[in-house]
Amino acid sequence: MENVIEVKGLKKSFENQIALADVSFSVKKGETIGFLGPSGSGKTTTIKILTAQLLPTDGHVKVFGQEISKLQNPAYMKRIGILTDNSGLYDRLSIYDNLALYCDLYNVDKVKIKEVLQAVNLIQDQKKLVQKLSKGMKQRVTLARAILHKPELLFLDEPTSALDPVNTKQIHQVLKQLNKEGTTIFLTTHDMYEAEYLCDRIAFLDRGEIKRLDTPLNLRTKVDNRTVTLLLKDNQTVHMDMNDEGADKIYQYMRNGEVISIHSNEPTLGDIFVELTGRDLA
Ligand SMILES: Nc1ncnc2c1ncn2[C@@H]1O[C@H](COP(=O)(O)OP(=O)(O)OP(=O)(O)O)[C@@H](O)[C@H]1O
Repeated sequence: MENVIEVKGLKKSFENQIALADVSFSVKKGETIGFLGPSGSGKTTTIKILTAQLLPTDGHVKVFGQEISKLQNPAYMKRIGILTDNSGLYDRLSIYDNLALYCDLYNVDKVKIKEVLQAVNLIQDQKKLVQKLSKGMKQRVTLARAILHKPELLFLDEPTSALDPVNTKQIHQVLKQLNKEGTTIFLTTHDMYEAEYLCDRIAFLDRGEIKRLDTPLNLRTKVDNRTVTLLLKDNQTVHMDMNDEGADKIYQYMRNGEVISIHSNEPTLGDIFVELTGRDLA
């Protein structure tokens, strides 16, 4: 399948600070890929380079088969949607008028506004001025704007960082649906649940380097620290490693009829991140 994003040997430095050391990856059409990493690992820098807001120090970056410099071309901008922290919304305009302005810019029928406002749960608030909105509401307006023109490729920098659990769930469903309809998604997050729920593949980013890039399932199964917890009839709980020795013990407990339940403790993506990098995701 065709690659929508191709990155080879990407480096970015800010004076003495190396933000991206040597990053290579590609994203196929229709994929949702996530960059998961703690604060300062280089997630925003990656997204800013991919959306032509920052120039790389070195390396090759192609989007839709074209060098990144072409992304500044309006024809390419129409093919992508961007949600970043710097929202670019007009504070003195209402939610509706902000979106209407984008409809004019992107040649989109204004009937689409109602549809996207419903998707991000803001239909009741459409007349409110942006300057009066909470951080979470602004984040949802920015998402509405990013998907208004139904882009082929959506860049999301921590899309739910300011949202409560109810709105987070709703936005996750919106993103799943968009992806189902063919939108390729590149997102950054430090939320392992978000990464696991949304992404086909996840890159573990640490200090400007991809430490591992794989499907959530492979990331989990390649780490060998699973344990099992047994609840026994005398209400005792026993933890053991999932290895030959553990299996022998489980067998003994079962033979003696002592076992009420067996619970397998899968490592979370956060556990695996710590194991690979020695650092926490937070
Ligand atoms: N404009 C800049 N000038 C100097 N250093 C910068 C600049 N932008 C980013 N950096 C540095 O580059 C590194 C990566 O930053 P980046 O914002 O990409 O991290 P991040 O993973 O997105 O973090 P967060 O989760 O906090 O947003 C950090 O050390 C940061 O201080």
